[in-house]
Amino acid sequence: MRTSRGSFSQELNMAMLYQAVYRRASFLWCRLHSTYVRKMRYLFELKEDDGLCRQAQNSGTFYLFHNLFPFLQKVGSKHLAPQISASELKRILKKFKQNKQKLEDSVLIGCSDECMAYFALDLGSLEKMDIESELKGSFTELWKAFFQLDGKDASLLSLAQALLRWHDTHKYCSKTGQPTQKNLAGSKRVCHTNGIIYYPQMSPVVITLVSDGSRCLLARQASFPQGMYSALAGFCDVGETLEETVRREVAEEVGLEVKSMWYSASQHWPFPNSSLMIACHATVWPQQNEIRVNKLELEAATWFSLEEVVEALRREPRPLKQEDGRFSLWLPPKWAIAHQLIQEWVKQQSNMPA
Ligand SMILES: NC(=O)C1=CN([C@@H]2O[C@H](COP(=O)(O)OP(=O)(O)OC[C@H]3O[C@@H](n4cnc5c(N)ncnc54)[C@H](OP(=O)(O)O)[C@@H]3O)[C@@H](O)[C@H]2O)C=CC1
Ligand SMILES: [Mg+2]
Repeated sequence: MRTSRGSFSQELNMAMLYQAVYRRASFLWCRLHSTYVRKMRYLFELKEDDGLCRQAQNSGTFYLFHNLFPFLQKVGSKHLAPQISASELKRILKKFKQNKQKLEDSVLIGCSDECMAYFALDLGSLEKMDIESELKGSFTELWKAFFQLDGKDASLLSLAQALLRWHDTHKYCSKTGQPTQKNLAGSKRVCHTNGIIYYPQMSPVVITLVSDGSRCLLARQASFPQGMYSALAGFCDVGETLEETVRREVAEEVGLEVKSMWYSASQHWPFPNSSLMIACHATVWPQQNEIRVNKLELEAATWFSLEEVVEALRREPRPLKQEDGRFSLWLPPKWAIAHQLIQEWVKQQSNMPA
């Protein structure tokens, strides 16, 4: 009798525990979900309502650029992209005899969980060295900054640079030749002569990691830093599907025919303008795997073994000269989608039966 009452109370305790865990999980899920929804709704409103966006500019934070070079500060061995408050930015603008209206040239690039808006502003009209010494940091080429930043800063700066560049090169209507005007958030430009609305553009690009079953194919363009190799990439032509682009690019660049392919993930990429990188894996027939490099597109392309790739993943992403004068293989930084493709391939190979 005592035993059954004991097990009843144990069951009751377990049920209460499950309920508490379930309630806690639901609460956390709702909080997470509603934070995300609240942020997306807020950003949507800022893009639609110039008045609200103006208010946000006066209480938000700013990432600074100079002729599209992001501003970075070195903290220990790390590089950070500092967020400058609106009040600090106004002080700097005043010091360098700029109108505070300049804030309105900024573009909206996101917001915090508490709905504090993030903007990016290009101070190219000011003397670069003056701002660098005022803020104790330096304007650095984005490509170089990419290897020194963490993923969150890198993706915000990448979006910011792409938007700032687009506005800089779309100041006039391509139909009337009249100036276009940006909305406060910078999500579009309008030609008020004929009402045409221009939206920021991006080009779809496929990036493909080709495998012949046991090795993966990595390539380098002459413009890459010494020793760096990556997956094959190419712009989609008008009228093509992603699958057609993958097949064409692999054939064009390394002379191989794709046997099968599958999608992995996507990422915004700011070079050379603004691209949507669509990452795929592809296989080729093992008996037809002889690479014929298209020298107009690539400097080199080679099959790499699992061991070589695993070793390269352990190295710092930077040029490393060996004793024989050649450079060790190194790969794109962790947050680059090419790196993710390579990691996925390694995992997949490691899970294959020997
Ligand atoms: N994350 C990564 O590891 C890598 C990323 N990439 C990125 O992938 C993208 C494409 O790679 P890439 O190999 O250069 O592409 P492609 O193989 O398509 O070759 C580039 C050439 O294509 C032509 N082209 C066609 N459409 C466009 C367009 N919309 N914009 C610019 N050029 C175009 C240009 O030729 P022409 O000038 O003769 O007209 C250009 O020189 C780049 O943005 C590059 O930065 C590339 C490699 C690795
Ligand atoms: Mg290419």
